[in-house]
Amino acid sequence: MQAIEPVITVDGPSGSGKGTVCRLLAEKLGWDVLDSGAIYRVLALAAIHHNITDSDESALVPLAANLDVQFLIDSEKGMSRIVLEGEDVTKRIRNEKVGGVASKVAALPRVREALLRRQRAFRSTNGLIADGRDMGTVVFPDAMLKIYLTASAQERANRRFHELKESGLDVKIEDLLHDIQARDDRDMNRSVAPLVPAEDAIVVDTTEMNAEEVFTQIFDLYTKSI
Ligand SMILES: Nc1ncnc2c1ncn2[C@@H]1O[C@H](COP(=O)(O)OP(=O)(O)OP(=O)(O)O)[C@@H](O)[C@H]1O
Ligand SMILES: Nc1ccn([C@H]2C[C@H](O)[C@@H](COP(=O)(O)O)O2)c(=O)n1
Repeated sequence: MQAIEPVITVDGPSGSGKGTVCRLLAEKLGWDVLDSGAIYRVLALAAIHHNITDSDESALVPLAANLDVQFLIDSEKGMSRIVLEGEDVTKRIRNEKVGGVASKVAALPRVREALLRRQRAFRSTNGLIADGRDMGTVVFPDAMLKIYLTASAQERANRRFHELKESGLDVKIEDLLHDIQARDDRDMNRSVAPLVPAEDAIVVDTTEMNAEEVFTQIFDLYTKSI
């Protein structure tokens, strides 16, 4: 029987395709999405704005606990917007620098603790697709279906390269691969809530799959689980 507030968790490293498949699942099921990485990215940007260094846990904890952020849905345009301290930061949080700082502040145990309740509050009777690194292991351990998406680092760097090229940015694939490997290393080896598959997660390696194939496989797993 389905839980009253059902959750599907999708965890995995950067560029494995979590955001893409979560959007497709949410559209198909009519469920909400929690992009937990965006919360860490917003905190990283707020720290940069307030000149707080990424290792200053005692300054980052109150910033995280009182983060003035809104996740808005523009249903006319079918888009979501993120507003930090009154400013639209939807695009600004997506660059590699902010991603790197997000990964560093996310390694601090008391920062993670300060953001836990905010993430759990996304759960609702609509159903929730939760995208992140510790959705299945820590935030929603009772999720009805847990997916761990992965792909080789080289394939993930290629994907990011094409995405950034298409948006007009001049980037080197070697730099992207280096950033991805550094982020993997930090996210997988931190002392608290490291990126690992939950014991009851299903691991899906997307290296040789396109986004549509990934969606089909996960939707199939969902239909078999109900
Ligand atoms: N299966 C796939 N095959 C090829 N490209 C893909 C696939 N899935 C996603 N992509 C593309 O790869 C890029 C990264 O995907 P996406 O943003 O969904 O990854 P992510 O895991 O959410 O990354 P991050 O954790 O850094 O936010 C995007 O340009 C997306 O269009
Ligand atoms: N549940 C989460 C989500 C994200 N993070 C950290 C680690 C990531 O490198 C960084 C940015 O995430 P992204 O937007 O690339 O998915 O945020 C985390 O520790 N836990």
